[in-house]
Amino acid sequence: MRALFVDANETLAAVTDKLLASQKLPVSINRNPSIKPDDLPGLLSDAEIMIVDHTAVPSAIAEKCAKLKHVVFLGTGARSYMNPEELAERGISVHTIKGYGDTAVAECAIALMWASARNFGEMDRGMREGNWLRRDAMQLTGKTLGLIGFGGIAAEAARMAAGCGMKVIAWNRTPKTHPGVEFVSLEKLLAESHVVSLHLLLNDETKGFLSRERIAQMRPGSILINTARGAVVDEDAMLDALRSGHIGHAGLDVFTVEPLPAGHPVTKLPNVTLSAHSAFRTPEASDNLIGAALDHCRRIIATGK
Ligand SMILES: O=C(O)CC[C@@H](O)C(=O)O
Repeated sequence: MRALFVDANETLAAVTDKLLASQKLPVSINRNPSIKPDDLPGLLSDAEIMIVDHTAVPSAIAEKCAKLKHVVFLGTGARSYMNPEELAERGISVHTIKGYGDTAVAECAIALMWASARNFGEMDRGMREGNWLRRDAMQLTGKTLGLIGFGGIAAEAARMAAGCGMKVIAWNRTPKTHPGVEFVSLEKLLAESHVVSLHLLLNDETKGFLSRERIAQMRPGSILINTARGAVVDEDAMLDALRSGHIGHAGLDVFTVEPLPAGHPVTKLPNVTLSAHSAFRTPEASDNLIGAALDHCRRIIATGK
């Protein structure tokens, strides 16, 4: 059985090299960073396992790559890149990796929250153009952070925000408890939070979850943070709310279409802080991610599952 890592960004390829040096696994790395879905059949002609970063994996690949049985997605949210159910119908299992970057993603959410509260992006851009833009800030100590979806990332964000003197409330689809976090209804969370941070996996139920109606229920002038998936928000409604000031500022790491197209309306707004889907990109998270991916390969090779 052979595994091919088909979409190797330099950092992840280097971590894979390092880990493979200490263990015997039939994993090879294709170092072409700009693979298109059409290139996959040629690359995967004799591989049974594909390890893939963010290349789109079409369901029709099953017909063209006869040996392929497993896709190991280097991340938690594979759905932006492939349809696991359709691949399963064609005999290909999709394996995702959970929990590898909870701290890294939570740190990004908290960093975007502070950058948003302080308008750092706008002042930075202004000063580079020679403008001395002084901006008022939202003081966060004593304010309320509302976490929508409460898994490992939200738990880490809660720990960090509590350490910064914030009150932390949360809503989760299924009931939960967590020390120092008050679980509330979605309506209460939207109405009371000075900062709303999204921590939902993208699926049929969560697509467009932060709808126009729910955005209207948010506290006027509040901050929205999204390090989850762009499509969990109604992007047009978010842009309208940012233009009117109903959402005071948004800190966004993820977008409905990635890479974010040049000239996208969100890039024209002063009250957004943008980062390029990089929340998970720390050495610690990369080590965890590749370590877990290789564990998946080892298990598949040993058990076929
Ligand atoms: O590589 C990606 O784009 C996804 C990584 C991250 O968002 C995840 O789902 O774990």
